[in-house]
Amino acid sequence: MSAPKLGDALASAQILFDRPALEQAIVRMAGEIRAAYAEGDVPLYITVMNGGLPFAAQLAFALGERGLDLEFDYLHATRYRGQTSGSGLAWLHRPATPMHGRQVLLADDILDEGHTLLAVKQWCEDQGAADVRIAVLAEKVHDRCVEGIAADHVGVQVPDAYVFGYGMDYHEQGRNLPAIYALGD
Ligand SMILES: O=P(O)(O)OC[C@H]1O[C@H](OP(=O)(O)OP(=O)(O)O)[C@H](O)[C@@H]1O
Ligand code: HPA
Repeated sequence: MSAPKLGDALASAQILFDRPALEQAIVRMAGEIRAAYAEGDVPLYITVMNGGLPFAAQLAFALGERGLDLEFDYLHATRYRGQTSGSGLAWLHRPATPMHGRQVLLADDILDEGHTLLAVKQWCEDQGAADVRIAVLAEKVHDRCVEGIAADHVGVQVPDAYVFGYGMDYHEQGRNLPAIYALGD
């Protein structure tokens, strides 16, 4: 079966946040995060692949501009696998950098039901991280989020619809669209 077409999705999608709005949100987040790391060692900056990549890159530059150095690593945990609803979490890559005693900053595209970031945060804590903060570009507004997880820094809130663009995929397409869209009916 062929994959659903990105063009068809875009034709019925609603644009929620354009590039200037998202860039502005990321600049605001960088100010907040800079203040949260006013003292202490260089944070270990973990990009949650794949969707977190564009956001994490932009946020990292905005933090660098504010004088906050970061050590980079990444992980890949996926539970959507190109589909529009989630299932069991699969770890495809774990960070190699030792976390014991470190301040860890996780950067991901979206906190939806929270299963992914709950598992990732718990794993970082199990590795001995001293502190784990979470920055997400988007937080989905609904009442299905699992207990025990919340983002410390949020760019924008999105409605309870499947969203794509700015790192987030529509059947593995559209991640490099410079805006966030809500999928239509
Ligand atoms: O809050 P949740 O309901 O757990 O969903 C959020 C997670 O889902 C997406 O990843 P996905 O599984 O699509 O992997 P990908 O980033 O490789 O596309 C997204 O990047 C988050 O990591
Ligand atoms: O709405 C979404 N869009 C893209 N990826 C996602 N991962 C969880 N929710 C979403």
